[in-house]
Amino acid sequence: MAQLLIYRASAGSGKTHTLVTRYIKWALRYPSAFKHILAITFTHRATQEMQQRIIAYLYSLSIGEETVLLIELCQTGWAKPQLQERSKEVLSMIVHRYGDFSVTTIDSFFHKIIQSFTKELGLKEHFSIEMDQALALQETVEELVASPCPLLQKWLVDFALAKLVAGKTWHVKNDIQQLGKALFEESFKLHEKALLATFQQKALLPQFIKSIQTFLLSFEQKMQKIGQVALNILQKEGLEPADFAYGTKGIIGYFFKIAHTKDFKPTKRAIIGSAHLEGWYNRKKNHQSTKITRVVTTLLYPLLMEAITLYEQEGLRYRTAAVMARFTYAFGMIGALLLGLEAYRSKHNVLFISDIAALLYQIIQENDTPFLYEKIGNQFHHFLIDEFQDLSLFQWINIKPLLHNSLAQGYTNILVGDVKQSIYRWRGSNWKLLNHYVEEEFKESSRHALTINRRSQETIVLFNNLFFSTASNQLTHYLEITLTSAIPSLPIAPLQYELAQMRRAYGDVAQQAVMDMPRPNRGYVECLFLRSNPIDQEEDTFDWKACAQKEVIKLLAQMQQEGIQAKDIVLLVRNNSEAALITHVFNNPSKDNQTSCPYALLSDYSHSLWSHIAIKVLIRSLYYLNNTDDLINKVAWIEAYYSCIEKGPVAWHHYALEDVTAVNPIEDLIHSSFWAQKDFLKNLSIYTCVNLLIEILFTKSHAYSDILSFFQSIVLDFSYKETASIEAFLIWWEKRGKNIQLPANNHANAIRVMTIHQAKGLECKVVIMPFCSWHLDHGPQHGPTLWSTSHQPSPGFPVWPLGYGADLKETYYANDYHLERMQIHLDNLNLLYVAFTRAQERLYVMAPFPETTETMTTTADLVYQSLLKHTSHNAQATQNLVTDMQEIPTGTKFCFGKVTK
Ligand SMILES: Nc1ncnc2c1ncn2[C@@H]1O[C@H](COP(=O)(O)OP(=O)(O)OP(=O)(O)O)[C@@H](O)[C@H]1O
Repeated sequence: MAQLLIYRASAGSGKTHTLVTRYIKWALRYPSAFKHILAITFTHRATQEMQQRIIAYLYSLSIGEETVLLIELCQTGWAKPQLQERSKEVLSMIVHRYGDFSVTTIDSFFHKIIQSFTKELGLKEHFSIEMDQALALQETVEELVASPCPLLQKWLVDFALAKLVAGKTWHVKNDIQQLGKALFEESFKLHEKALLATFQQKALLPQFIKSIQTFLLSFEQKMQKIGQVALNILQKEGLEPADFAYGTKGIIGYFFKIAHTKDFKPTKRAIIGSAHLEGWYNRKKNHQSTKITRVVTTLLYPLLMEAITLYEQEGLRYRTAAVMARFTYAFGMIGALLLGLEAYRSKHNVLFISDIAALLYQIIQENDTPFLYEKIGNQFHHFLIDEFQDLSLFQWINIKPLLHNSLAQGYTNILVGDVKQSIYRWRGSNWKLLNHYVEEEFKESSRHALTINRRSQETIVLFNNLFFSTASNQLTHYLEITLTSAIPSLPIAPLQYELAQMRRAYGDVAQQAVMDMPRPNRGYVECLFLRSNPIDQEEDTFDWKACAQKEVIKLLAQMQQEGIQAKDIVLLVRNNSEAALITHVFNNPSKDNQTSCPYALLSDYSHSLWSHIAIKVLIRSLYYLNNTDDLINKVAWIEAYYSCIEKGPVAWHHYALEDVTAVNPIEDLIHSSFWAQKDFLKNLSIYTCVNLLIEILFTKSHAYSDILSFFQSIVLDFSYKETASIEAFLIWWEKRGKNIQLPANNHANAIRVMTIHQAKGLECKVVIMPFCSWHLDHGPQHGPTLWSTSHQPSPGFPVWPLGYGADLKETYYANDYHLERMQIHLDNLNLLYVAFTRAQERLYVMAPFPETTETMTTTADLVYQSLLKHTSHNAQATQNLVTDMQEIPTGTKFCFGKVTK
């Protein structure tokens, strides 16, 4: 019976495993069944991981290895020899018809659709996909800055001035480029069409800006005038601020403020003064008290009431206009960029990579497109989607009809994901799809749980259960209490709904651990909060990251003594600059023995694809086919071929280089089938050519199947996006392909440094997070652009861009601010979740000791406050978790479980 199975389960519970085993079961039905299964992931890394798992499972079945899967399949009626035979057949079909092995990223899948239906979708012929959006943006910005258009020049000058006024550096090109990145995001693309129409009416924005400025100026003048009149009265009457309660800090101070600044918000004392006249007067005896009473009651009090009333009536509108005005010039630039990128697309006949999903979405919205889905539906029967929480709204709308179609034909589909691992919101991921929308859309779907964590040892599972249920409560509570400071007219219900969804997201966090581990092997977690050591504290500020670097080295020295292998250790960091910081310690060992690292380090992407010998053979062969006269290439080709395939040296190149016409031994050196098919090969598309080359050159050698299939996937990706000729591929290879890095080699015995994003989906015995402290909110300079539809300031502007910041709190855009604030806090909790759940046996976390427990600003605050709730200075057991809190010279350490040696 047709079914949509949804597995919403926590980390390490076997979601990918479930998809892979389901894939294998379907693929084994008949040898080419795999062609009808589409498995979708979100990153190339995840694609490779899944491809490798499928191939590894098939391989172990083909050699009859007694795995859980083999036993399970035998229980469903398979005989072992039959299973071995079939898995061999499937494996061989996959290798030889790699293009049909559809385990792909969602972006590649959409490319393929666009490429295959160019005509039907009304796209121009021979277009290509521009992957390097940053380069296109840079070119567009250059053109914009050089444009003589007066309106553009005005936007530029105003934009630069606005930056200067805000006290920011004046790098216009960089700033515009930064701004322009938003144009590739889905949150913008949702409104792109409407905005293009707005920008095409050239006078609309300048007129609107003028109206905002007129309003701002008129309000400011009215308020400043009240302030000035009050100050003039004081002067005329010979009174000083000190004659009134609290002097310049009292009500009189408010008049100073509104007369001289643009902060018109009534102060607390001004509000008290508006309700009680006593709030004006000094308690001390004053010989002018009669005069003061007269001035207050007849002159100043009415002025204060006028200012407060005006602010109550127009303040909200004023604050809103002020935040809008801050973005008007940027909005003008966005309009210019939008038109510039449009021109770039048509000049180069390209689509940007980020256009693909949006374009399909648009086509689906506007047209009845059954032809598209019928064709795809004929090819694919089953759809498997991994990491469903990473799906964006456009992607969802595009993929939904395929699922409906497949279900209608009686096929089963599977979606797996974990809302808590949603860390790609900045790329458009919408965790709410998995949280609730998918089940609302597919009423016939059935939800399945995977409750056992099969990755991590017991202590780690229990620690994460305890920590994340506490941390998610702490965080949502903190967000809730900080909501109360919002403006009274703020409709709070949508925000509370959002908080409820956040709580729901972590509602399923608790997992069971596998209990079959022998007692000592139950895992260990240590969180160290670093404090400056008063003995050697010479500097004013404590460099906790330097301290963490030293702690990491000490820890690694201990691990080496315990015999832990380097390949079993991962150093997890938040971003590339932290990766550089930790890598620096390895590359620059200190003279001080205490800080030199005992292990080798493998930066996650330290090997280029090009450095692999099998790739050299293929690329050199392609160069040869493209230009048979290139002598240097010939020599390099033969050398690579011999060292990779013939496994021996070849001593011919000297004379071949010097006198190529004398003898041409090349035909004797490379496999004869190559020569038989040389002319045929030359005329093939790049993808078919590479496949055939692999068949010809690597028949004897299976050792490279991983790297070859990785290369095939790259060529396949290229051929979806670009002209598929050998020459075009080689040009691309020189420019970009050469720099592609190989995924981390798990077999190399070296420690890996990875960002949390890179580590998603992976696992490792020991995980160390040296710098577990980053902001839970956006940094002051790094807030995103919010495309708000919640307040339409004027007809013609369906959406208005805003810079995220606390100044939105008291405007019509307060909800946009709070929603984004909640989301970014959740994103950061999710990042912690992904990081903490990668460890199989041990997890080490280092962070600075929080200065206060009053606020919750960083992940270090969150971790510390959550741990404090459950731990005391004496070792104790909380929910089967042995916990201990110790003061050590470098800081405070929380330990869970015991290290087993
Ligand atoms: N049924 C099972 N029997 C034995 N081992 C399993 C089973 N399911 C999963 N595993 C193992 O547990 C580990 C985690 O599995 P998997 O990667 O599929 O989990 P996941 O839910 O996809 O994790 P994450 O959400 O963190 O990416 C892997 O090492 C996998 O081989």
